[in-house]
Amino acid sequence: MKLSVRDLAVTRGGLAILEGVSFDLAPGEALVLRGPNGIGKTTLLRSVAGLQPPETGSVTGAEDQIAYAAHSDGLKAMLSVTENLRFWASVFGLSEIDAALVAFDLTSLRNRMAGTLSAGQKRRLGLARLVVTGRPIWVLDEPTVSLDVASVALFAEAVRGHLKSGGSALMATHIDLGLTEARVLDLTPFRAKPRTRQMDEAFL
Ligand SMILES: Nc1ncnc2c1ncn2[C@@H]1O[C@H](COP(=O)(O)OP(=O)(O)OP(=O)(O)O)[C@@H](O)[C@H]1O
Repeated sequence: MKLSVRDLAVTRGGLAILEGVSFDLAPGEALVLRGPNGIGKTTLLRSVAGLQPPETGSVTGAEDQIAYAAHSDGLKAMLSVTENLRFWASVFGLSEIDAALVAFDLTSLRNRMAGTLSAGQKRRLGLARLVVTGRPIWVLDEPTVSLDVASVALFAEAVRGHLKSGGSALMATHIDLGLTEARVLDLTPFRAKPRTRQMDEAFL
Protein backbone atom coordinates (compact mmCIF):
# COMPACT_ATOMS: atom_id res chain seq x y z
CA MET A 1 0.00 0.00 0.00
CA LYS A 2 1.29 3.44 -0.89
CA LEU A 3 2.11 5.96 1.83
CA SER A 4 0.93 9.44 0.90
CA VAL A 5 1.88 12.58 2.75
CA ARG A 6 0.03 15.69 1.68
CA ASP A 7 0.71 19.30 2.59
CA LEU A 8 1.95 18.37 6.04
CA ALA A 9 2.79 21.05 8.58
CA VAL A 10 4.46 20.05 11.84
CA THR A 11 5.21 21.89 15.06
CA ARG A 12 7.60 21.28 17.94
CA GLY A 13 7.24 22.86 21.34
CA GLY A 14 4.44 25.02 19.93
CA LEU A 15 6.62 26.42 17.12
CA ALA A 16 5.95 25.83 13.44
CA ILE A 17 8.85 23.77 12.05
CA LEU A 18 7.95 22.55 8.56
CA GLU A 19 5.04 23.25 6.23
CA GLY A 20 3.81 22.15 2.82
CA VAL A 21 5.59 18.78 2.82
CA SER A 22 4.16 16.28 0.32
CA PHE A 23 5.51 12.99 -0.98
CA ASP A 24 4.49 9.47 -1.90
CA LEU A 25 6.25 6.25 -1.01
CA ALA A 26 5.20 3.19 -2.98
CA PRO A 27 6.08 -0.44 -2.21
CA GLY A 28 9.67 -1.12 -3.25
CA GLU A 29 10.74 2.52 -2.82
CA ALA A 30 13.10 4.28 -0.42
CA LEU A 31 13.08 7.98 0.37
CA VAL A 32 15.88 9.70 2.27
CA LEU A 33 15.07 12.95 4.09
CA ARG A 34 17.91 15.42 4.19
CA GLY A 35 18.46 18.87 5.62
CA PRO A 36 20.57 20.61 8.24
CA ASN A 37 20.42 19.82 11.97
CA GLY A 38 17.19 21.10 13.43
CA ILE A 39 15.27 21.43 10.15
CA GLY A 40 12.64 18.98 11.43
CA LYS A 41 13.48 15.52 10.11
CA THR A 42 12.76 13.80 13.44
CA THR A 43 9.57 15.79 13.92
CA LEU A 44 8.34 14.88 10.44
CA LEU A 45 9.15 11.19 10.87
CA ARG A 46 7.31 11.11 14.20
CA SER A 47 4.25 12.64 12.56
CA VAL A 48 4.32 10.18 9.68
CA ALA A 49 4.63 7.32 12.20
CA GLY A 50 1.58 8.62 14.07
CA LEU A 51 3.49 9.52 17.24
CA GLN A 52 2.59 13.18 17.06
CA PRO A 53 -0.35 14.69 15.22
CA PRO A 54 0.46 17.03 12.32
CA GLU A 55 -0.67 20.64 12.56
CA THR A 56 -2.35 20.38 9.15
CA GLY A 57 -2.19 18.03 6.19
CA SER A 58 -2.65 14.30 5.96
CA VAL A 59 -0.83 10.99 6.10
CA THR A 60 -2.61 8.08 4.43
CA GLY A 61 -1.62 4.45 4.00
CA ALA A 62 0.30 4.34 7.30
CA GLU A 63 -2.13 2.58 9.58
CA ASP A 64 -0.72 -0.72 10.90
CA GLN A 65 1.92 -0.56 8.18
CA ILE A 66 4.81 1.24 9.90
CA ALA A 67 7.73 -0.06 11.92
CA TYR A 68 9.49 2.91 13.50
CA ALA A 69 13.08 2.96 14.75
CA ALA A 70 14.52 6.06 16.36
CA HIS A 71 17.25 7.32 18.66
CA SER A 72 16.11 5.67 21.88
CA ASP A 73 16.56 1.97 21.34
CA GLY A 74 14.06 0.79 23.97
CA LEU A 75 15.77 -2.59 24.22
CA LYS A 76 15.20 -4.73 27.27
CA ALA A 77 18.61 -4.79 28.94
CA MET A 78 17.98 -7.91 31.03
CA LEU A 79 16.76 -10.00 28.11
CA SER A 80 19.07 -11.72 25.64
CA VAL A 81 19.32 -10.71 21.98
CA THR A 82 17.11 -13.65 21.03
CA GLU A 83 14.58 -12.87 23.76
CA ASN A 84 14.40 -9.24 22.69
CA LEU A 85 13.66 -10.22 19.10
CA ARG A 86 11.14 -12.90 20.13
CA PHE A 87 9.40 -10.35 22.31
CA TRP A 88 9.15 -7.87 19.44
CA ALA A 89 8.02 -10.50 16.97
CA SER A 90 5.29 -11.58 19.40
CA VAL A 91 4.07 -7.99 19.77
CA PHE A 92 3.37 -8.12 16.03
CA GLY A 93 1.91 -11.64 16.17
CA LEU A 94 4.98 -13.29 14.63
CA SER A 95 7.70 -15.65 15.85
CA GLU A 96 10.41 -15.85 13.15
CA ILE A 97 13.67 -14.17 14.18
CA ASP A 98 16.46 -16.11 12.44
CA ALA A 99 16.50 -13.96 9.29
CA ALA A 100 16.87 -10.85 11.46
CA LEU A 101 19.76 -12.39 13.43
CA VAL A 102 21.58 -13.21 10.21
CA ALA A 103 20.83 -9.90 8.48
CA PHE A 104 22.41 -7.92 11.31
CA ASP A 105 25.20 -10.36 12.15
CA LEU A 106 23.81 -11.07 15.61
CA THR A 107 23.97 -14.86 15.56
CA SER A 108 27.13 -15.09 17.66
CA LEU A 109 25.62 -12.61 20.15
CA ARG A 110 22.23 -14.30 20.35
CA ASN A 111 22.53 -15.32 24.03
CA ARG A 112 24.04 -12.07 25.28
CA MET A 113 22.00 -9.77 27.53
CA ALA A 114 21.11 -6.71 25.47
CA GLY A 115 22.41 -4.49 28.26
CA THR A 116 25.93 -5.81 27.77
CA LEU A 117 26.11 -5.02 24.04
CA SER A 118 28.26 -2.23 22.64
CA ALA A 119 26.55 0.87 21.22
CA GLY A 120 26.85 -0.38 17.65
CA GLN A 121 25.69 -3.88 18.57
CA LYS A 122 22.67 -2.38 20.34
CA ARG A 123 21.90 -0.36 17.25
CA ARG A 124 22.11 -3.52 15.11
CA LEU A 125 19.67 -5.23 17.47
CA GLY A 126 17.37 -2.19 17.31
CA LEU A 127 17.39 -2.39 13.52
CA ALA A 128 16.92 -6.17 13.54
CA ARG A 129 13.64 -5.52 15.35
CA LEU A 130 12.32 -3.91 12.17
CA VAL A 131 12.70 -7.20 10.34
CA VAL A 132 10.78 -9.23 12.92
CA THR A 133 7.78 -6.87 12.91
CA GLY A 134 6.83 -7.98 9.40
CA ARG A 135 5.64 -4.42 8.79
CA PRO A 136 6.10 -3.15 5.23
CA ILE A 137 6.98 0.53 5.82
CA TRP A 138 10.20 1.15 7.74
CA VAL A 139 10.52 4.65 9.21
CA LEU A 140 14.06 5.21 10.40
CA ASP A 141 15.57 8.16 12.24
CA GLU A 142 19.37 8.25 11.89
CA PRO A 143 19.61 4.45 11.66
CA THR A 144 23.39 4.38 11.19
CA VAL A 145 24.42 6.22 14.37
CA SER A 146 27.16 4.16 16.13
CA LEU A 147 27.47 1.73 13.22
CA ASP A 148 30.89 0.89 11.77
CA VAL A 149 31.45 0.69 8.02
CA ALA A 150 30.68 -3.04 7.85
CA SER A 151 27.45 -2.60 9.81
CA VAL A 152 26.34 0.31 7.62
CA ALA A 153 26.80 -2.02 4.64
CA LEU A 154 24.73 -4.72 6.42
CA PHE A 155 22.01 -2.18 7.06
CA ALA A 156 21.99 -1.00 3.44
CA GLU A 157 21.74 -4.62 2.33
CA ALA A 158 18.84 -5.22 4.73
CA VAL A 159 17.02 -2.20 3.29
CA ARG A 160 17.67 -3.43 -0.26
CA GLY A 161 16.25 -6.84 0.63
CA HIS A 162 13.24 -5.19 2.25
CA LEU A 163 12.57 -3.12 -0.89
CA LYS A 164 12.93 -6.18 -3.13
CA SER A 165 10.32 -8.02 -1.10
CA GLY A 166 7.84 -5.16 -1.61
CA GLY A 167 8.61 -3.14 1.51
CA SER A 168 9.48 0.54 1.59
CA ALA A 169 11.69 2.77 3.72
CA LEU A 170 11.54 6.40 4.79
CA MET A 171 14.63 7.56 6.61
CA ALA A 172 16.55 10.54 7.86
CA THR A 173 20.28 10.09 7.57
CA HIS A 174 23.26 12.37 7.10
CA ILE A 175 25.43 9.69 5.52
CA ASP A 176 25.36 8.22 2.05
CA LEU A 177 24.21 4.61 2.35
CA GLY A 178 25.10 3.82 -1.24
CA LEU A 179 21.44 3.06 -1.88
CA THR A 180 21.35 4.22 -5.48
CA GLU A 181 17.68 3.33 -5.72
CA ALA A 182 16.71 5.78 -2.96
CA ARG A 183 15.14 9.13 -3.78
CA VAL A 184 16.21 12.14 -1.73
CA LEU A 185 13.95 14.88 -0.35
CA ASP A 186 15.70 17.97 0.98
CA LEU A 187 13.47 19.54 3.62
CA THR A 188 15.22 22.94 3.55
CA PRO A 189 12.64 24.57 1.23
CA PHE A 190 9.85 23.52 3.60
CA ARG A 191 11.12 25.39 6.65
CA ALA A 192 8.05 27.09 8.15
CA LYS A 193 7.89 30.85 7.74
CA PRO A 194 7.79 32.74 11.01
CA ARG A 195 4.12 33.21 11.75
CA THR A 196 2.57 36.61 12.24
CA ARG A 197 -0.10 36.47 14.86
CA GLN A 198 -3.53 35.90 13.43
CA MET A 199 -5.35 37.88 16.09
CA ASP A 200 -3.81 40.89 17.65
CA GLU A 201 -4.55 41.84 21.20
CA ALA A 202 -6.95 44.69 21.72
CA PHE A 203 -5.14 47.98 21.68
CA LEU A 204 -5.87 49.49 25.06
N1 LIG B 1 10.67 20.88 23.09
C1 LIG B 1 11.03 21.72 22.11
N2 LIG B 1 10.67 23.02 22.16
C2 LIG B 1 11.02 23.87 21.16
N3 LIG B 1 11.69 23.50 20.08
C3 LIG B 1 12.07 22.22 19.98
C4 LIG B 1 11.76 21.27 20.98
N4 LIG B 1 12.26 20.08 20.61
C5 LIG B 1 12.88 20.30 19.43
N5 LIG B 1 12.77 21.58 19.04
C6 LIG B 1 13.28 22.20 17.81
O1 LIG B 1 12.54 21.68 16.73
C7 LIG B 1 13.35 21.70 15.55
C8 LIG B 1 13.21 20.38 14.81
O2 LIG B 1 13.89 19.35 15.55
P1 LIG B 1 14.14 17.92 14.90
O3 LIG B 1 14.71 17.06 15.97
O4 LIG B 1 12.90 17.47 14.22
O5 LIG B 1 15.25 18.25 13.78
P2 LIG B 1 16.17 17.26 12.91
O6 LIG B 1 16.10 17.75 11.51
O7 LIG B 1 15.77 15.86 13.16
O8 LIG B 1 17.61 17.54 13.53
P3 LIG B 1 18.96 16.65 13.58
O9 LIG B 1 19.53 16.57 12.19
O10 LIG B 1 19.84 17.49 14.48
O11 LIG B 1 18.61 15.32 14.19
C9 LIG B 1 14.77 22.02 16.01
O12 LIG B 1 15.08 23.35 15.64
C10 LIG B 1 14.72 21.85 17.53
O13 LIG B 1 15.62 22.73 18.16
